[in-house]
Amino acid sequence: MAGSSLLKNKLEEFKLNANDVIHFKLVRDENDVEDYDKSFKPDMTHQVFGEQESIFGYKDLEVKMYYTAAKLNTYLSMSYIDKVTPKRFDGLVPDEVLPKLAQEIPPGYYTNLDDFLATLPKEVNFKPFGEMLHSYKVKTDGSSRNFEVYKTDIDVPGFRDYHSRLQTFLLFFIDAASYIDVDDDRWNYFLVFEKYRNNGETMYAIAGYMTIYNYYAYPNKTRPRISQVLILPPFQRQGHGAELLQTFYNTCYDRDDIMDITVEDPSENFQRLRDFVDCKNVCKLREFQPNNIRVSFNDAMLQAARQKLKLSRRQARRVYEILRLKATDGSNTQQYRDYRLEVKRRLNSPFTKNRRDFQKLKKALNPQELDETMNTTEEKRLEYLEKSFEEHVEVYRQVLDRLAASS
Ligand SMILES: CC(=O)SCCNC(=O)CCNC(=O)[C@H](O)C(C)(C)COP(=O)(O)OP(=O)(O)OC[C@H]1O[C@@H](n2cnc3c(N)ncnc32)[C@H](O)[C@@H]1OP(=O)(O)O
Repeated sequence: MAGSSLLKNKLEEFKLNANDVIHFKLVRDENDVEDYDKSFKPDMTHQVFGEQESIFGYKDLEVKMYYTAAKLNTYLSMSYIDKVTPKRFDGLVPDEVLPKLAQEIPPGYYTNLDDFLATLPKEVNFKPFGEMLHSYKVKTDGSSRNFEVYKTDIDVPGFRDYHSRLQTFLLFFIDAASYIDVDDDRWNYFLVFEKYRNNGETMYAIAGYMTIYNYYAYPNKTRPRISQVLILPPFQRQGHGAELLQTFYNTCYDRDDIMDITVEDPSENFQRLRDFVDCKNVCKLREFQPNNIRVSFNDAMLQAARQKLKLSRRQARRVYEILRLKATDGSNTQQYRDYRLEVKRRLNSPFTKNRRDFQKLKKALNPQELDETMNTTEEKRLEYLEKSFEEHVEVYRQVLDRLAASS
């Protein structure tokens, strides 16, 4: 007994969280390899190491996944100070690590650091793919840095291979992300690069990207859907997401064939970003001016948001709720009550179908049973509406804070 719990304790030392042991780097020069501050960790690893996101069998494991900053040449290796062996640990074997990662990255990666570093001098030859649509500056730590957004298709020479290396990041930063079928020509790609000078040369380093799928909409329209958006961790929270999204929007405004723009499974962070960008654009429309917005959401608002900015009905309505909150005087009881009612009316709409279902229940249940069912559900419904309203307002206020800070 004592022996087995001793073994159990010992085994615990060899159980690691995969999210803690993987170190990514975007390497610009040799010094970056030794610079711990340059590394960043995955947000998730469940697609590679399973639901528990754990790796068993090693002590002080460090997995290195380094990419050159321009071409994304890849280096994969691992080190540890001890590992379980069947002889010492009752027949147990350590988990596979590198083979699991290698399955996800395209062939041609390096396992020898010197070979990987030897590719760095060629980074200077790298030029972004496709057409440059937008350039902007960002100030970080007092210095001004230059960024450019490019739009490309898979057929641009070299991009297919480049994309196969770039998309490897998705598994570690977007929940349930999967690799896309690049042979489908309905995909567009928007990439953000930092443009910088090194030893007198112009260099580029990848900062993030976005994929768009152009759905067909009957009879002759297109409905672009934003599918995957990733700003790499060293570049997050600097405004690149907003620049990238706006650059894509700008390509859509003049296109009569575009019905509206949708987003596939937006994460909370992305939805907030989208709300911010959409509010910034929508608040320039006459229909959404503070004096016009303190009424119910109406068709004129929807049409303006849809025709001029290609917003979907759902997103136009959401942006209206955010901007109406802005225009509502919170200390005016009547104004805030009207606002609350307007939002709750929208939140209540899924229940209207349920109410019809209760008409059917009426026939099936005796009066007492019906009463109990109706009351519980009604109470729950009101509780849900209040909670949901408060949650929405909390997020809306975050968007309004960013809007205020940006103006
Ligand atoms: C459809 C989908 O793909 S959903 C999945 C989206 N992707 C992911 O979740 C992957 C991991 N995350 C990411 O890739 C990115 O974080 C994204 C895409 C969600 C956002 O991109 P970012 O470039 O970080 O966006 P951006 O910088 O414009 O805004 C993000 C936040 O930084 C803040 N911010 C922007 N600039 C600055 C600045 N200079 N200083 C301080 N904060 C700033 C914004 O206010 C915003 O704050 P909030 O999140 O509290 O509202």
